[in-house]
Amino acid sequence: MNSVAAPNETATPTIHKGLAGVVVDTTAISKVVPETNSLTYRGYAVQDLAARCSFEQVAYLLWYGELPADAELAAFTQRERANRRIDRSTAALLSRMPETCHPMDVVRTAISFLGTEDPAEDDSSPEANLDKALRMLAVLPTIVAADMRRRRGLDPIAPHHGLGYAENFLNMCFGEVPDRVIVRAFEKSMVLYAEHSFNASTFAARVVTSTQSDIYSAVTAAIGALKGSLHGGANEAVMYDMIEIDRPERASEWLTSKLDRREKVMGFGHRVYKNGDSRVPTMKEALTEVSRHLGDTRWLQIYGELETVMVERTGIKPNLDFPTGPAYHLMGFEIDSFTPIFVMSRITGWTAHIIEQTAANALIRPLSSYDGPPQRALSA
Ligand SMILES: CC(=O)SCCNC(=O)CCNC(=O)[C@H](O)C(C)(C)COP(=O)(O)OP(=O)(O)OC[C@H]1O[C@@H](n2cnc3c(N)ncnc32)[C@H](O)[C@@H]1OP(=O)(O)O
Ligand SMILES: O=C([O-])CC(=O)C(=O)O
Repeated sequence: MNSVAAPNETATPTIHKGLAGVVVDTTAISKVVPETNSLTYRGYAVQDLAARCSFEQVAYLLWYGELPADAELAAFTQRERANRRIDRSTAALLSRMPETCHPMDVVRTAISFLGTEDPAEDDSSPEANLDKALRMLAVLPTIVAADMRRRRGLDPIAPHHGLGYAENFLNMCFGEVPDRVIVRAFEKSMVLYAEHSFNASTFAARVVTSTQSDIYSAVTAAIGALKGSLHGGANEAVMYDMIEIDRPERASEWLTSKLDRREKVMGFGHRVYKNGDSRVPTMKEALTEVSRHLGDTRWLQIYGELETVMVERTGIKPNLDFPTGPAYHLMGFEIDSFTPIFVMSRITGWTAHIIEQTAANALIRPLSSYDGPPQRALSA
């Protein structure tokens, strides 16, 4: 049995603010190596996966630990396609959500609602959780696209069972499958966003799972954590900033005054990578391809200016949200749908972690160091 020293009120404990640098558990899902700027999913470099695999293959890899053989992939994609439709009660729920709320609130509520409809909600066996994870993966694009179109005053487009994951989503958003360059760039972003060890939203999912709660509750918590602008919400913030900057020649002055005011610049910096995010080169290349394909390099130029000045002034480099924001904007997505799109991808990593946490669970419950008033008596 492990012996744990009782917390001693008089000793001064070391505080790990934000849990920075604290290793809380093992994982076999992904490995982030800041020293070499590398990231692997189940041992495969993320750049190779983005270049050569579909998002469906990567989802399978994260969940089952190996890339699928042809027959396994065929069965997996068939199940994914069969689960894309939303039922009437979910459609009714979506239509009742206020259009003034953020689309992340819609996604968060929809996942929570799916839990209420699942009679086996509390079955956390690996088989049941893999089933639920696949259903969430399949239905999320339909929810995100329907909400996007509703806000444009348009009817939803039903999922197309003959199309792959990325093509189907783009078709549900825009009523057509865009050119191959756009589809591939989008799919690369899905692969790059899929998993990133114990980031804040994944950790939130693991905390909820550690209490023996259900997978929908854990994913709902994760969505809440991803929404914040220090995490997934940064991809939206980046684009709002770029639109405010408007022209490449204004970028340097904008950034300088932001830094002079000691404000954070969204899309830069990372808790783990201190010398650049392993995923940025692949996504920057995808952004470049989309910009050239569409003949619109304005955002790419603003990107270049901001990156140069930021690195000169602070040494801080872009994270994945920096190229993804303008790439999604060029693809035609509304800015407030960028983080919901991140959810569509990260559902794979979250659920892989929920299954891993369940398999070797320990309640996650750290200590705190009390710094309030000393014990005192109630007045008579
Ligand atoms: C997919 C993702 O979730 S990637 C992350 C997306 N988030 C963002 O892009 C938001 C902007 N970035 C940040 O706020 C931070 O870099 C974080 C939250 C991502 C990581 O932060 P931490 O590891 O906690 O580092 P911390 O915030 O303490 O920064 C260390 C120093 O660098 C500075 N710094 C870090 N990031 C930035 C930034 N984006 N802009 C300006 N300064 C920054 C901090 O001000 C701090 O300076 P100080 O020591 O003088 O106070
Ligand atoms: O790892 C992190 O802290 C944030 C991040 O990049 C991610 O979740 O993709």
